[in-house]
Amino acid sequence: MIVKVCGMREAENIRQVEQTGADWMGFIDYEGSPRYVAGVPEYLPESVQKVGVFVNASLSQIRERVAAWQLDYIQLHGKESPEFCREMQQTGIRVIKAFALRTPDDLLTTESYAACCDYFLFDTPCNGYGGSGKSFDWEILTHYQGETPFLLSGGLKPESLDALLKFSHSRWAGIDLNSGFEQAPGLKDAAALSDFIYSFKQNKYNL
Ligand SMILES: O=C(O)c1ccccc1N[C@@H]1O[C@H](COP(=O)(O)O)[C@@H](O)[C@H]1O
Repeated sequence: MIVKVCGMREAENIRQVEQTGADWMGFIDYEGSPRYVAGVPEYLPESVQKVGVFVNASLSQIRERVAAWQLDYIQLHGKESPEFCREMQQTGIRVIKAFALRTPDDLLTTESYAACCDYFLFDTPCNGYGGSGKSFDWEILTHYQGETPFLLSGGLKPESLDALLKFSHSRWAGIDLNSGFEQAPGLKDAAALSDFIYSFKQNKYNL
């Protein structure tokens, strides 16, 4: 199971969260987000995969950041087309496409992305593009029959542990933790993350 912690900004907090058992760390390159991080922090993690989060960014903006931050993945939360995802993949970067799910029919959109994404991320619909702190009805995911593995996202917090331990799906690959583990926007509670990630991995898969 992959555990991604998203919305990181500050060097010291990045160092702390790197020690929590997280596998991936996300950095938001979207100016509309309270977690937007403009320049490269003084410290970038070495033992986790780095994910850049974008909303309708241009190919050149993404390419620049991938190179400057040595990103391993890009996570796309806007109206990026399958062709755009394919073009990004062809540059050698791995692609995570986010989908907001209100009803099972929203899963139909994923079909045209299957061949050009490495992961999907299923999130809660909101007025913005993500980071709502709200969860969605996971029952919708019983209708997901695609092959592409997915991360479960949207409002996950310490109290979500029991529900996550009960959840199951053959394509479920991981979880994305964000505003539910913050002391302030972009500042994560490393102790809460350590406890949660330990319990999740121990109880769920004994990893
Ligand atoms: O966190 C943000 O501000 C954000 C802004 C724009 C796009 C994505 C964003 N975050 C992603 O949203 C989901 C859910 O976050 P939350 O748990 O509901 O706070 C997560 O994948 C973040 O990567």
